[in-house]
Amino acid sequence: MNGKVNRVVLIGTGAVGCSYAYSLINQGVVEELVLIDVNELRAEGEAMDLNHGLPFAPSAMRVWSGTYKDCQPADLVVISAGLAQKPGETRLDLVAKNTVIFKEIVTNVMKSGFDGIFLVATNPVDIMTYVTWKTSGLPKERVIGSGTTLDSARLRYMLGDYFEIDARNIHAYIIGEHGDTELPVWSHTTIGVEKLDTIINRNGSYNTNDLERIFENVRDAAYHIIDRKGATFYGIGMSLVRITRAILQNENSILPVSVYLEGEYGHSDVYIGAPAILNRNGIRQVIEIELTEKEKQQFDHSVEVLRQSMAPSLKIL
Ligand SMILES: NC(=O)C1=CN([C@@H]2O[C@H](COP(=O)(O)OP(=O)(O)OC[C@H]3O[C@@H](n4cnc5c(N)ncnc54)[C@H](O)[C@@H]3O)[C@@H](O)[C@H]2O)C=CC1
Ligand SMILES: CC(=O)C(=O)O
Repeated sequence: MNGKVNRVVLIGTGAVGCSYAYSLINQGVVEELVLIDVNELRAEGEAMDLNHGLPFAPSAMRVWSGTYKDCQPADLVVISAGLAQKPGETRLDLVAKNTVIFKEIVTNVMKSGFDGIFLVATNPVDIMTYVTWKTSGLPKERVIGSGTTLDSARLRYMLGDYFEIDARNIHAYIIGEHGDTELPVWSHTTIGVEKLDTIINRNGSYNTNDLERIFENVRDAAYHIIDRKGATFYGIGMSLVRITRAILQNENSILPVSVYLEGEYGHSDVYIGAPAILNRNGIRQVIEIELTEKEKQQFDHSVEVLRQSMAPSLKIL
């Protein structure tokens, strides 16, 4: 340790923000957590409630409800503010309203003199990350979206259940839009040390139809959960903590986050989910996986849908 205190500012203390804050406290990842919300009383109440759990946390921490001035020395600003999907809505339906909210939030953060890393969760996350990058003027390496980290966790969980193997031994990635056009990279999926294909070909009780059904459940998981309980928040809360740890603890971990492409996968000027190496400087490198022809077509389609959906944001920016 270099003695520096890590500060995270969380903007948006709704269901996602508070699930993140709660996981962060329980995993002892940072020393300071500042909560900001347009509903100041809510942020204040959440800080009070979280503080009362600190005697049971794994390490010491300060939590308070603050203002944009608190962003100046922050290492990481996490944004989960804005509108969420209602039943029947897609993530892309939120684009115009959340762009307006983001312009205001990111401008306020930058006015403080902030010079750290942004991590965005608000949907549509790939487009909101682009809006954050454009509005902040920070290098692309320091503006990151949660991307398909949650979707990949869902895939690992469901494959673990299917193969009866610990999800932590499942190495599987969803890439593309965090949304309806995302895709599984089956060609690079491994269960422990074996390729997925090898296991399917050897054992007649597994088959590719089941894999397709598993992927559909991953892709549609948000709809399934929103239909039942109105929102999703625990999975994304823990995903955001995983990304926070990779960054602040300088892990050089590989996670499928939303990254700015500059030629990788044959595309430019778009944020989209792809595996990247994350460390204290943000994105160290976007990893360009060799995709099959089908996967490449699906990825290109995902980029195209994101580009079309960005139009309302580009008008506002
Ligand atoms: N990236 C991912 O994988 C996931 C993303 N999400 C997204 O996260 C976002 C938040 O979802 P929830 O927490 O469920 O919503 P929520 O409605 O519970 O919380 C949103 C919070 O943002 C605050 N807010 C609104 N405008 C603001 C502003 N200008 N400044 C500061 N705070 C402001 C609200 O007061 C509220 O507390 C949604 O866009 C949702 O779709 C949700 C789950 C997964
Ligand atoms: C809401 C959302 O984006 C998710 O749960 O994947």
